[in-house]
Amino acid sequence: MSRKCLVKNGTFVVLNEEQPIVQGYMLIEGDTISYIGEERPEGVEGAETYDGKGLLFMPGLINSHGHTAMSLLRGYGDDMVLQEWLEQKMWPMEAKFTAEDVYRGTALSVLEMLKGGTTTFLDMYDHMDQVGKVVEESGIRAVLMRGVIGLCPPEVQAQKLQEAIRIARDWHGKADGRITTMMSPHAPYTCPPDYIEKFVQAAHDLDLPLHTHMSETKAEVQQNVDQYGVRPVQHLLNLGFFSRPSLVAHAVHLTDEEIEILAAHNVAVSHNPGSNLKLASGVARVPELLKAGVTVSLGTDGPASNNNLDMFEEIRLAALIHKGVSGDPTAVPALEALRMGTEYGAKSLYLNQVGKLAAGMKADMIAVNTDQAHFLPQTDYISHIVYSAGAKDVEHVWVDGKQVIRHGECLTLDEERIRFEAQAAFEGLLTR
Ligand SMILES: CSC[C@H]1O[C@@H](n2cnc3c(O)ncnc32)[C@H](O)[C@@H]1O
Ligand SMILES: [Zn+2]
Repeated sequence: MSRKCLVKNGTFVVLNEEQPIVQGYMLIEGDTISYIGEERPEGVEGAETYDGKGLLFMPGLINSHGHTAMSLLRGYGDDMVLQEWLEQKMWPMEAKFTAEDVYRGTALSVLEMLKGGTTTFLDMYDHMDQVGKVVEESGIRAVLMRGVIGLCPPEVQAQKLQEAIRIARDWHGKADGRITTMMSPHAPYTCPPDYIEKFVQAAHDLDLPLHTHMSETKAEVQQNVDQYGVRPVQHLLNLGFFSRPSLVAHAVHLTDEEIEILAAHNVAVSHNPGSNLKLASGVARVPELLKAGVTVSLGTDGPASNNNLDMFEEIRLAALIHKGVSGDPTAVPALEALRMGTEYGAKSLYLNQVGKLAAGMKADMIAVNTDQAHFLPQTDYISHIVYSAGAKDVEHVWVDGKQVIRHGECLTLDEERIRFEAQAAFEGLLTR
């Protein structure tokens, strides 16, 4: 029989349009929420009871795009545009990364994410076996993929593709089902068309979604036009990319027609406002994407272009910058921004049992401490979460019904060791 846990006196963010917040009770049976409502549920004799007074229970936050081990490069290469940052700073350092570096950088990021209320993250990177190991050990949920840059000889391309296929096969369903996988060519400007087609074929064969960077900068769009005669959206459409369930990161520079193409093919977009601002890439047309019916979720991108993994910050940026750019204060309202960081995150990662607190959903949940000055007055908690809260407000975190953060402390990872080993890894990179 599965363990029952009853939360009483709780305030629950359920994200329904008519009633986004419910006060009362929540019952968790094993890894699943079985009840949320104002009335005490039946059949809870013998359940472990938890007093939720002073806590706001929300769905765990979902980070739909990133490169987790890049925490080792945080602060290494600030204030540059994307292409120079990649070519002069990131790629030379990443070429020196060992599997152990990726393990250490990922552990540092997962620790930061869990403590800040992120319960699911997407990772596109190399040495994915190490990332899988951290996911298993930490208890977090993840969507993993070997990101592939195809600017290399054909035999190396073939080997990288095989590696991406192996990772996708080996890790799908691992960590008690908390890991799923995708196939991921890095970008149209780093992967030749015939190579992208091979990823599309592999995704068909494995029945997996595809993920890539797309239309992040103006320069990238122009390069695509110069090289292939079409903009990136049409290019990926021509290569069959959108014939698979797909998620594209950034999508900053889009025309009206391109937005229509993404909507018509159910392509989800991971909006990364912090990274786009820092790299001066521009501001994505999120209100237009949402209006066209595109699923828009939120990502931090790597911690070297953000420079933290605080999803509350991305939610706030998403709610603020589109108002500023459009001059319309109703652009991306608070509830919509919160949905982008939760419900739409799950949808864009093709996960159907997380992203919402509701009966039948997995208990991936966070509790925010509202007994603090910046949560008063007790009026509109959706507004306070979006416009006032931050990672430091997260008190408890559960993934799959298991508590992983208690009173801000990680129960599954050794924080001191992780911090020490990450610093040592960075120093090692500088001397290699
Ligand atoms: C092949 S693994 C992933 C690859 O992506 C690089 N990267 C990090 N941030 C961005 C970004 O904003 N746009 C494009 N590529 C990015 C990272 O350095 C890795 O090499
Ligand atoms: Zn990225």
